[in-house]
Amino acid sequence: MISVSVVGATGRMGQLALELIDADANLKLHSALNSSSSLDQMLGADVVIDFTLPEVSPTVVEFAISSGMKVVVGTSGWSELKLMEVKKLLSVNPEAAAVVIPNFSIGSMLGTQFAAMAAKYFDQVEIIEAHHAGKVDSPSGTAVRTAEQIAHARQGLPSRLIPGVDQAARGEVIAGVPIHSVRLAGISAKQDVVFGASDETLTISHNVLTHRAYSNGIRLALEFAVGAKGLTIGLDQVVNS
Ligand SMILES: NC(=O)C1=CN([C@@H]2O[C@H](COP(=O)(O)OP(=O)(O)OC[C@H]3O[C@@H](n4cnc5c(N)ncnc54)[C@H](OP(=O)(O)O)[C@@H]3O)[C@@H](O)[C@H]2O)C=CC1
Ligand SMILES: O=C(O)C1=N[C@H](C(=O)O)C[C@H](O)C1
Repeated sequence: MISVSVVGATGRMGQLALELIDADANLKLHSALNSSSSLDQMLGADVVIDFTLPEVSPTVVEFAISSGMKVVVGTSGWSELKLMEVKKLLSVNPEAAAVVIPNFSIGSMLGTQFAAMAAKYFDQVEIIEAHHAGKVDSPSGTAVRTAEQIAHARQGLPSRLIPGVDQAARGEVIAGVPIHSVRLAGISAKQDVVFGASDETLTISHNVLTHRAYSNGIRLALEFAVGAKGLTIGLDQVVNS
């Protein structure tokens, strides 16, 4: 049985993690931490899962890795640049592991993969992501990851992405891709990746209706993390292992 420490346990995603652990015979709760907990409370768990805030997550991850633990990171805000630091820390803590999952939904994982496939054939692309009004960060971690994967897919191609323009309403440009963020009551999480060419457009659209869409991915990542080594990024790496 895998013992799990949930950091951010009082939040929306932390509560979902607690429910999943409770319902799964292969998982048991080691500890549930919130903003008034000491991080020491995670020590001794087989796996830590972090669902906190982008400004809190680096401290949680650093503590877990320095303590030789396996940590699943669900919190947003982890760009490729920040993950380089995690990689360095893991190199001096070889018994630890970090499994960073920008989005636990299978549909989102596929949407990002499809976008990377399409990116080879289009040099104009914009991302429009929409989330619930309580989301504190923008752009979403998923949109950042999608933009980075699009940029990777286009490496070595003769034409560059048509650059975004420096106007606030045209979105924030990440890895060459403009991202537009909407925050509204009534939405859970939605992302459209829109590719343009001279006579056609292609939209890859994914819609999370409730946060239960993340359940299967969370279970898979917890099971994967127990035997993980080093840094793993993305649910695709977990499901293909
Ligand atoms: N990867 C994925 O698929 C998904 C990722 N997310 C991401 O997960 C993160 C959490 O989202 P959500 O659950 O909606 O957020 P909530 O605001 O509902 O929850 C935040 C949690 O973080 C805790 N927290 C705040 N500060 C600290 C601290 N210093 N130490 C420990 N815990 C702290 C809060 O505790 P307290 O109650 O004490 O304030 C609370 O439990 C976000 O970054 C979001 O983008 C969300 C959905 C899916
Ligand atoms: O806050 C959310 O809700 C979500 N956050 C993650 C992100 O920033 O991409 C994952 C998903 O989009 C839901």
